[in-house]
Amino acid sequence: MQRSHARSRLKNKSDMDPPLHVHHTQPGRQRSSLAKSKCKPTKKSIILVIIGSLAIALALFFVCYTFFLRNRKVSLRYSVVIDGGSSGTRAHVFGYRIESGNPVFDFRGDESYASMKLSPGLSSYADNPEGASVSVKELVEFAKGRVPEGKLKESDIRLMATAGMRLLELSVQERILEVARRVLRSSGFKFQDESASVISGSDEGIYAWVVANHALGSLGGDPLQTTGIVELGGASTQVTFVSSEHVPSEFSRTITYGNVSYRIYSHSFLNLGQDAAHEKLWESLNNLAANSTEKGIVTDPCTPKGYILDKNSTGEGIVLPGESKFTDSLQAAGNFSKCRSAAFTILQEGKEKCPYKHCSIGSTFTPNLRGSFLATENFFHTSKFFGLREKDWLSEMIIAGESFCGDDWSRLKVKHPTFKDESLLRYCFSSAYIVSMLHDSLGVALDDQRVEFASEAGEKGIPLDWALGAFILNTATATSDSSDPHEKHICGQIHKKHSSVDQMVNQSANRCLQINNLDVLL
Ligand SMILES: Nc1nc2c(ncn2[C@@H]2O[C@H](COP(=O)(O)OP(=O)(O)OP(=O)(O)O)[C@@H](O)[C@H]2O)c(=O)[nH]1
Ligand SMILES: [Ca+2]
Repeated sequence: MQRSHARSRLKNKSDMDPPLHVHHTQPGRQRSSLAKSKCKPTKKSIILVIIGSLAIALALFFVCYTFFLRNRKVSLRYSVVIDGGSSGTRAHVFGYRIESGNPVFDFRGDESYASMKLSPGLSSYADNPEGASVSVKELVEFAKGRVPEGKLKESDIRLMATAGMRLLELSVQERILEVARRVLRSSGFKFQDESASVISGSDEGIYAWVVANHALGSLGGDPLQTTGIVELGGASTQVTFVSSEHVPSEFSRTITYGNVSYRIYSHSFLNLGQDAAHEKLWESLNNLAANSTEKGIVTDPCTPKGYILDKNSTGEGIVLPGESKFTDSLQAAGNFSKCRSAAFTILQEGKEKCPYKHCSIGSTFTPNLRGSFLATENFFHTSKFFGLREKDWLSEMIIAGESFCGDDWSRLKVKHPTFKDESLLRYCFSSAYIVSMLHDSLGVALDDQRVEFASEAGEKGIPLDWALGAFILNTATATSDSSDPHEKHICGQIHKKHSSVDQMVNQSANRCLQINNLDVLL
């Protein structure tokens, strides 16, 4: 009644204030007609009441949701992995829960996963190791912003550097790592010095393999049904898969998941990442040009014709890695098939020293690729740039590369106005290098549907970043250490020969890598 009374009061202004003069009608009648007019809800009052109720409901929802989120964040554990790559340094912040002794990950949602990338990579500070502290500090601040204050000291942080750093002398690596350790020690996170290291290429490959098969749900299943990874990074390329051939022990790793053992071929081709290989090509062309007779013109088949490095320009002039690459006797003359054979020469360097029954790249053994593969990083970036479809992408890469390499630089600049020169300049070489690596060297058929380019996997699109694999293994290992003794966990060893391993793999190799049945909240 009250409400209708309120409604009626709001409907008509004159109803709201008692009239100064009283109408002489029977009081009862007057009351009933007054009561009647006051009970009739006005449209405006209905709307106001609805808005008011919605506002209250929203406020209640917001309070509960914030409380839920806070609770959820508080119940989460956190771990941070800093990936020290050659072209950039990235911080990955993971939130996870422990349920009946098992880590439960969910790589979606802000509180479960966040990352930040800074350029250049740590290896760029070779001449000024102290400079590395700036990006590490910035990444630490980013990570601290994702972890509740009270959780910092129980949340571990590790820095794992890859090929860019592997290419530096050990003493230079150590100086840069020491700068990073100093920052990490005072970060507030749980950190010990050995958690900042340069990981081996095969570790990097294994981590990528773990996150891919984790995302695809093939961990724990038939080894021959797992998916291999071929990753074209900046300074290195990784090939990691379960081979049915015999694998020499220096390339062999064993991971046990549940009661399944995976014997994995994992190798990282150092200096054969895309940027490093392109740099190698430019060096060899420069040397040719420098030694050519004065009239001899050396041509670069991997740079579209018409590209001229204007030595006098400021700003726009592209200073390619190292000193300027184009002298008068070296000219850009883009030609895909010549670029492809130049790339093949780089990939086959050292083949004559192959000590195995066969070497697909250089003097390194690689079993014949079998099963499905995900081709990541530059395989993905370049396929996206050319707009290739999943199906027959490798044969389409040839067509796209022929058109791009054979085009004129000025036309390409018009076609791709948003691209910086130094990025656009890489796609001719990249297309040729990809075909030469996968098809000419590793023997992938041009129409092989088993090799797909990707940057994520699984229904929920988990990023194919080896750092996630490192987190999964590290958390599985740490959890099984602290889980209850009755819990079933199978020990696995990672066999490691002939190369340094990072601390975590060492520990697991010695003490067993315990990977439980990780429940993944996908
Ligand atoms: N075309 C293109 N290339 C990209 C993009 N982002 C990264 N890259 C290239 O992809 C490669 C990055 O692969 P990563 O594995 O991250 O390389 P990295 O970690 O910096 O180097 P590594 O130490 O060899 O692992 C580098 O060659 C980058 O130049 C992009 O958006 N477009
Ligand atoms: Ca990388």
